[in-house]
Amino acid sequence: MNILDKIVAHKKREVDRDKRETTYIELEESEYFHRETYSFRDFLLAEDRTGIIAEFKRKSPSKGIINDEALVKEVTKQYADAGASALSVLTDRNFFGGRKLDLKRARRANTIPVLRKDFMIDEYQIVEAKALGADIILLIAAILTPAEIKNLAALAKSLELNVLLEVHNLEELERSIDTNLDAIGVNNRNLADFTVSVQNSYDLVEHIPSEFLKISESAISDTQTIKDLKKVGFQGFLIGENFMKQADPGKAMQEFVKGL
Ligand SMILES: O=P(O)(O)OC[C@@H](O)[C@@H](O)c1c[nH]c2ccccc12
Repeated sequence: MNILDKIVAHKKREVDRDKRETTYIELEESEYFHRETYSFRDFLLAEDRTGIIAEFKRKSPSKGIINDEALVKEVTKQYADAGASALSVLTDRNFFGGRKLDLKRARRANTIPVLRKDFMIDEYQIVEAKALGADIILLIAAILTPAEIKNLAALAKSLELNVLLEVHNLEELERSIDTNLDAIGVNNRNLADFTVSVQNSYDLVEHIPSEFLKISESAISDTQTIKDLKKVGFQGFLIGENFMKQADPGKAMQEFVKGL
């Protein structure tokens, strides 16, 4: 079993437990369930924003502990002030040290789109994402069939959530394209073996149909990379570790964007 298989196996058990603890009706009664979501597109393309989707990530299977002191409210507010187009908040606890409460806290403190970063395998998690205050959900092609992507994306759209599809190679991209997707993210990290290469974004960009927003994800650590990725058509840049590994991630982003 590779790490992705392990995460998915664990996630299935977690979702089964969550379904018993909190019913769909209770989720729909949440304070955020009926809120109007922000448009991912509007914020990504806004002239006064950077295109950066800034991530709050305490640890990861590939890096171990990245930052276990940073506070989600403070950091996400600083990210937003520094010009983030959206926030990405890990809600997976076991492998990434995230909490569902982190997402709620980020939502409460900010007025830009928030991505629920998790391994979505079940409709329940989509409804839960809306209840927690998310604007965007992530669907990872490597762990979903085309039929599952279609179904989860349609549900997300019906809840007015924006949908980001993550792919790692051309085969995943071609089999997963769906009209309910808003954005395609090319992950520069292979989640099965953790190898990273920004070249992956350059290789896949021309294959992304023009109606979708184009995002480059992971292993971005300098502003020149963003400038180069913009030239070939990328509009969004998902950055986690480069900020989170600093004692003050918000400050780190503030310094970083000076180079853009
Ligand atoms: O920390 P990085 O290398 O800047 O990467 C951020 C983000 O792309 C990465 O955390 C990520 C991309 N896809 C995921 C899927 C699940 C969990 C995490 C991820």
